[in-house]
Amino acid sequence: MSYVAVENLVKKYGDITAVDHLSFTVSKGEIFGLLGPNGAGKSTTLNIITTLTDFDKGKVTVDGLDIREHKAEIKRLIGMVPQDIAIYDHLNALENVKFFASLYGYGKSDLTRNAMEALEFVGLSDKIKVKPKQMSGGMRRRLNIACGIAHKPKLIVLDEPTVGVDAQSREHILNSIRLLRDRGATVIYTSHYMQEVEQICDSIAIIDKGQLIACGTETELVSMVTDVQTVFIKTKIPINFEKETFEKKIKLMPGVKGISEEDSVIKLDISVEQNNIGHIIQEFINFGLPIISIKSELPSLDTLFLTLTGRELR
Ligand SMILES: Nc1ncnc2c1ncn2[C@@H]1O[C@H](COP(=O)(O)OP(=O)(O)OP(=O)(O)O)[C@@H](O)[C@H]1O
Repeated sequence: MSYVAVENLVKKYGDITAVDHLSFTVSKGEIFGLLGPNGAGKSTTLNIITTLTDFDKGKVTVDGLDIREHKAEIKRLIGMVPQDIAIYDHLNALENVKFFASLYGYGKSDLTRNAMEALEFVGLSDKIKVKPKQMSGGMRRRLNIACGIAHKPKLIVLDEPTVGVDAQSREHILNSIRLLRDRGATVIYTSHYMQEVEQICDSIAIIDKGQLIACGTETELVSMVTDVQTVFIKTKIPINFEKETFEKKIKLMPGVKGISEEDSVIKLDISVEQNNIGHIIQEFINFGLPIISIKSELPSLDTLFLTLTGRELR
């Protein structure tokens, strides 16, 4: 079921078309990644969905509501975590989160409870009295996220939430985003870090110059540039191994395009769409081949971007 629907969206700034007939849908309960280089139109699209920016043409609905007609209701459904950190330096962490949550009309007791929960969620529950100036960049980013989620929004929109953070905060942020999804929220997330998008997004839209280049799950996107992935399975060949029978059996399995063996590493070419790896592994076990390691080589989204646009992503 689609929770957010963007249809033929156009936004111009003078001569610049920041969003150019963009259409995509976000399913309820998924992490949706909006991926594109600098200036692709990601922030503009998010600002439109969150009703912060008006647009020239098209239609956007959130939870079935037209955002132009139901601005106030939609604002309550959404938690926005902006790219530029929006927190007050003179307020401590708890006061900051309470302030932002109060904008959504929480009563005093709910407010403190929800603010504490949000701070705990981002790993800052021991920093409630600390002011942003005494925090690291990563902690400030996490506080920024807490401010956007304390009112328990159904749709959480994060604009490049990991820019300039250390590896530990980055992992914390990514895990938090997954947890928000697992608790039932729908998440839209922008990035120009390919690896992050691959890591956490259920579906991905690649945009460039305000236009949709491709949209789908990672597998769907990858299958646009190739229909074969290579899997290397390291094993230990037993003395009585019936290699010919094994290879014949594997070759007959749906989706298998090729098999070869070298130095106890079995190389399989398998269909991206018809990924049969579970059954293949079962055959390894049936033939007494232990699985020591599995490595899969799939073209990266960097390659995909390059193939589709003729340009490097960054
Ligand atoms: N307020 C504005 N006034 C004029 N031009 C703007 C404004 N906001 C964005 N733009 C232009 O619109 C285009 C899309 O910008 P946008 O910030 O949406 O891209 P982005 O994909 O979010 O980029 P980044 O990754 O750098 O944040 C760019 O050409 C940008 O210069």
